[in-house]
Amino acid sequence: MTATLIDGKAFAAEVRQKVATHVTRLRDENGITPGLAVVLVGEDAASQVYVRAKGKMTTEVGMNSFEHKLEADTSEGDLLALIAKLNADPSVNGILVQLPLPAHLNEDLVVNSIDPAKDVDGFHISNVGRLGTGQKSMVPCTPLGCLMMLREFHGSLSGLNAVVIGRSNIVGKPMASLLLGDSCTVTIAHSRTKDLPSVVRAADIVVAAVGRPEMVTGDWIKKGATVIDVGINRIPAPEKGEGKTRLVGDVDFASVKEVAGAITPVPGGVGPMTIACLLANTLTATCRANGLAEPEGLTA
Ligand SMILES: Nc1nc2c(c(=O)[nH]1)N[C@@H](CN(C=O)c1ccc(C(=O)N[C@@H](CCC(=O)O)C(=O)O)cc1)CN2
Repeated sequence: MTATLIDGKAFAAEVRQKVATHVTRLRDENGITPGLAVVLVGEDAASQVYVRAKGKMTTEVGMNSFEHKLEADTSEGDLLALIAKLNADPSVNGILVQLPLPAHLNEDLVVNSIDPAKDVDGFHISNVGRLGTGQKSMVPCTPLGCLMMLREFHGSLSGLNAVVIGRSNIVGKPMASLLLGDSCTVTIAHSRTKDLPSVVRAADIVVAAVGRPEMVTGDWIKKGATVIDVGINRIPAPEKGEGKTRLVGDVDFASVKEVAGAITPVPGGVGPMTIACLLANTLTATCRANGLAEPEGLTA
């Protein structure tokens, strides 16, 4: 059996198109243009790429993009002062601080200084608590993208066995809350889980977010299961030439696709959905701030 490919790149393009349609309507009917502020501290190469892509896609859907690039040695006080300014700015509906931050900055303190209503990453402790208790919240972009793809592929997720591998605050834990919210039976597995392959073998849905290149192999997967690969790992690729690299997920695509019913690729799976969902969240935050109906199908 060869699994159906869940094309995250194509799905993300559809989400961005839906967002763009709503943004046009907001402008024409309500005179509102959503604004997203992205803050980058330092010069991490991957972060620079992601922030550039976020700015480009924000303007492509018709929103205002505000980019703030700060020196790597920016003090916590200066960063918090910028966030306070963005919190108070009515033209800014969404605020995102690109992670990881340089080591001298306290990530929790910084994230929790963002107005929860503008926290389009869904990382503020208030949004984390709201999601965990089933209340309306801002939902972290990567797990929201995974949920959208799963809903699209399966329809109802009710009663399915889901195993999330990884317990990070950014992906694993919110992913588990979202799957529980859709009435899955959820297991969070991690590096200390005993006999991980047999835990994963019981799953109808596997979300791999562990950060270990190609760890999940075909013999771990139940026949016909849906496999969502959140991993983005750059590994050496000597076959492409000296010093070259390639991107792989946490899933060994070649062996898993022979057993799974459906699978997301890396690249072109979950990654593009992360930015599409950031735009969806910015739209949602704008609608909520203005007392307007939320866009359907773009939130959890
Ligand atoms: N504040 C945040 N910081 C970070 C987040 C986040 O959601 N909020 N997530 C990641 C990085 N990230 C977005 O910020 C991100 C990662 C990957 C992709 C993506 O499209 N990847 C491509 C491959 C790209 C490549 O060639 O390197 C893919 O998977 O197809 C988009 C966004 C950490 N920080």
